[in-house]
Amino acid sequence: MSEARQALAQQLAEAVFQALAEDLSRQERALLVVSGGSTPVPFFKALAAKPLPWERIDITLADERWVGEESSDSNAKLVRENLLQGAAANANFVPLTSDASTPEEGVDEVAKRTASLPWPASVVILGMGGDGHTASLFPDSLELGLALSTDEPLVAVRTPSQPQPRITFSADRLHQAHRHILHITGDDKRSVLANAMNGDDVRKLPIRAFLSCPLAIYWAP
Ligand SMILES: O=C1O[C@H](COP(=O)(O)O)[C@@H](O)[C@H](O)[C@H]1O
Repeated sequence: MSEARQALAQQLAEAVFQALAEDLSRQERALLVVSGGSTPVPFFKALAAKPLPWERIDITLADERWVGEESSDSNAKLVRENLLQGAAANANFVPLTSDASTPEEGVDEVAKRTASLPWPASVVILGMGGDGHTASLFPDSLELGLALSTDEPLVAVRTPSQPQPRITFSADRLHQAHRHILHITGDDKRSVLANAMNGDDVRKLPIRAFLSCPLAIYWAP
């Protein structure tokens, strides 16, 4: 891990710490929505070390692969192993999978489980793939149009480019958050983001759906 990426993770953790502390000074509980993938690991570790009243914090994911938590592809496993550590283990983590064999069968149960979270989220931290996807809003998702337009909170998605089916919060549900952050690293993703800023076709680069949230960008080489 480069020093720049480590420093970025610390800066992001400090910003999220401040945001959660601010909201918790005005309300009993606060919701943090995080992304999976490889980028957030140092951020998760840095945030877990922050002196927050974790028992008053709810955490969920922006999206998830429809896999069991024993899978190395599970975003929930990533959160449990890197964020829900030490005092942060007292947070209430709500994963996005169920025992159902498909996300289409499980989406209603997950929607019921996540309905009791203290929406709107204090902070949504998005990642972005090299194809411009964010959460599980992929350019080639069969349900991309639905996920971008529905006022339902969650959508089951099938994506030809991806090995597993997924579940994702809809753009509408993610838009409702008080603060939006994009956490990305590397020159490739910087170029993708620059392309996204120079056009407006959301279906080609779904990150475009969040560029005017406003979106705070945390990037390091
Ligand atoms: O598939 C996913 O990828 C993106 C980006 O992941 P990264 O490994 O390039 O950091 C992530 O934001 C999303 O939550 C995840 O499901």
